[in-house]
This record gives sequence, structure tokens and C-alpha cells, in this order.
Amino acid sequence: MKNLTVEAARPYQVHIGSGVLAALLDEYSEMISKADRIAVIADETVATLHLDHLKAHLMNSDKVKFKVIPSGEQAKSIETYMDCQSFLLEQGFSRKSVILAFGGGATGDLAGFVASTFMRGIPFIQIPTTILAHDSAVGGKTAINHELGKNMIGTFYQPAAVIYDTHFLATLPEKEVRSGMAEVIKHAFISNEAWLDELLAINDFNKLGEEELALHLERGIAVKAAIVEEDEYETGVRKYLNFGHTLAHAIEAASGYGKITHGEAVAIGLAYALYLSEHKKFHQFLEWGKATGYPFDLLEKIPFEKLQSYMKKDKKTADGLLNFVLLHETGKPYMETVGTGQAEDAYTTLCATIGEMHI
Ligand SMILES: NC(=O)c1ccc[n+]([C@@H]2O[C@H](COP(=O)([O-])OP(=O)(O)OC[C@H]3O[C@@H](n4cnc5c(N)ncnc54)[C@H](O)[C@@H]3O)[C@@H](O)[C@H]2O)c1
Ligand SMILES: O=C(O)C(=O)C[C@@H](O)[C@H](O)[C@H](O)COP(=O)(O)O
Ligand SMILES: [Zn+2]
Repeated sequence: MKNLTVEAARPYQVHIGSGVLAALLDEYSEMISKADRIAVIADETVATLHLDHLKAHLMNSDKVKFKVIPSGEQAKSIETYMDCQSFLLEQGFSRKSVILAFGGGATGDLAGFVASTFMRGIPFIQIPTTILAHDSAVGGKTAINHELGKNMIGTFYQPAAVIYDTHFLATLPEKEVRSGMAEVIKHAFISNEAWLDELLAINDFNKLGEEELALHLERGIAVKAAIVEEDEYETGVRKYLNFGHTLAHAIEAASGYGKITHGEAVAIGLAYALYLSEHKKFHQFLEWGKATGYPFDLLEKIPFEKLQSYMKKDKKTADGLLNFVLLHETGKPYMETVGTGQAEDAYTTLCATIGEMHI
């Protein structure tokens, strides 16, 4: 098992390894057993596949209550948020209670937001179950979506711990593996060329061994943790973690939340940002995306005007100007304001390139 401390204002540990859940629940048993109530918030799919396993290692007590929420982006709705708050109130939760977020990034973002606002904040532990959640479970961004923009309502609220048992990843469908690997390669692009080259050499995610995957997740977590430690509240360098996201979030909102996975949208956003950066690996990244099955062709199905209206509401936008994370080179991100004309030209060229490459 690997352990990493995130030195945020309130430091916490990220534990990662295969089959580590039981030992770690034991490690946090004092915090959990001291709570007057414990809510396990799990999405439907994860509950069906893995809740029995979690239950087997959790204390068997009436204090533990289970709240099953819809799978995917539907979890990040105001309705699910209010449903969870009502559940906590009805079940007698108090300021001495704890929440366990059991699922992928959608569950973690929702449960974190619930925890950060219930009675002005109670502790929560992230128990992530997706590859993508190596990113979402660390760093303390919580959120729900608004029809006008992704993650528009949320807080910065760090978890008390992250218990990442990679055993759960075995049941992920291929689409979700692909989605998660987009955030892994994002972390590589903003940090390390040699690691990036290793990832670009993968042409079939099915061939990724468990140990190899765990190594990539650990590297991604280390990159994220270092940036969060430097800039927890995103006044500066934390924006670099948003590489590819200005367009990605616009695609997710414009196509309807959940129609395309977050990671698939991020992959398209990365291609766009690489083009704008005139990055030497732009074409290589498109080839990699083609081999590994990212749906780049979805981009041309959404008119630029629609994307632009969402991008103008991006959290990095100021005074109506589009601000993108770009790369001088791998590992050297910077912020750049891009004019509407240039943004539209880049969209048109990217769509044409994707068309020519038949992806
Ligand atoms: N807070 C952050 O810093 C941050 C970072 C990145 C992404 N995000 C957010 O995270 C969300 C995406 O996270 P995600 O990709 O984990 O999505 P998700 O939570 O929607 O999970 C994806 C799908 O996989 C299923 N699933 C989860 N674990 C499974 C398992 N072990 N086996 C089989 N199926 C499983 C889920 O039920 C869901 O249908 C987005 O909303 C994104 O905005 C947040
Ligand atoms: O942790 C961060 O900071 C990130 O930007 C990580 C992103 O991968 C993630 O999708 C995040 O939720 C985006 O945040 P937002 O502030 O742009 O909504
Ligand atoms: Zn993301």
C-alpha cells in the first residue's frame, strides 16, 4: 500500500493499494466509531456491485445508514443534493456525524458538497471506485451541476481521508476505464514528458496490468497533491489542473450531463488545448485517442456558438474573455487568453483534422 499526505490547510492522507479497504477502515475506526451516525452515500451501480463488500468490513451498528443515489451525473443534481440533506435530517444526523462517499467522482463530488454544507460542515471520507477518482477524490473540490454550467455550485472542502482500494476497479466497464485514463494523461501532460511517453505507448487499455495501472494512479495523485498543496483555493497554479477542461465542461453541458463521460470530454478538450498550444504531440495524441477509442467525432456535432456560450461561463473566464490552460511544452503549463475568432478557428481546424483521421 502507498500512503501520501496532502498538506492542505487541514492535512489528510491518501492510501492506495489493492485489497486495502479492511485494514484502512480499521485504521479510521476510532473516528468512525466516535461518530453518532455514519452515512454511506453510494451510487446505485456501486451499491449493487460492491456495497456488501464494504458492509462486511464496516462496523455492524444501527448508527450506520445507507443512502443510495442515482449513478452518474444525475447524482450531481440539486434534487439528489436535497434528497441527501433530507435523509440526514430524517435519520437524526448531527455535527458529530460522518459521511463515507462510496463511488466515482460524481458520488464523491455530491457527497463532499453534502458534507460541507450539512450543519455547515461535517467530516467525510472518500472511498473512490473509479480510475477517474484518483483525481476527484483528492483536492477537496465538491460540486453539483447547473443547467448553465458544470460544477457551478460547490465548495472547497477537503476529505478527512481517501481510502483508494484498487480492487474495486476490476468491475469498471471499458468506457469508464477510458474516461479515467484521460485525467491520468492530463496529469502527465502538465508534469512529465517521460511519463507522458509511457502513456502514449499504450494502445489498448485492456492490456494494462493492475500494478502498472496503480503506478499511473499514484503518479497522478502525486501531481495533483503537489499542486493542491501549493494553491488549495485555485488562485494560481491550481488552474493548471483544469488543462482541457474549458472545452470539456462546455461539451458536457451542451450535450446534456451524462451523455458523454467527463473523461471523454476531457480528452477532446485536451486535443483542443494541444492544438492551441501548437504542442508537438498534438497529432500523436489524436492517434493515441483513436487507438484507445475516444469519441473525438462528437465535437463537430455541437456548433461552436453553443460551446462558446458555456465556455464564457467557465470559472477561469474573467470579463467575458476565454482563458485557457495551454502548454509551452510538456510539464510547462501557463494561462492564456484566447480571442473568440481564434477559438472558433481552432474548433474548425480540430473538427477537420478529426474528420480526415476518421475518428
Ligand atoms: N472534484 C474534483 O476535483 C474532480 C476531478 C475530476 C472529475 N470530477 C468529477 O467527477 C465526475 C466523474 O467521475 P467518474 O468518472 O468517477 O464518474 P461517476 O462517478 O459518474 O462514475 C462513472 C460510472 O461508473 C460507475 N462505477 C463507479 N465505480 C464502478 C465500479 N467500480 N465498477 C463498475 N462501475 C462503476 C458509476 O455508477 C457510473 O455509472 C464528474 O462529475 C467530474 O466533474 C471532479
Ligand atoms: O482539482 C482541480 O482543480 C481540477 O480542476 C480537476 C479537474 O479534473 C476536475 O474536473 C474539476 O472538478 C474541475 O473543476 P472546476 O473548478 O473547473 O469545476
Ligand atoms: Zn476533470
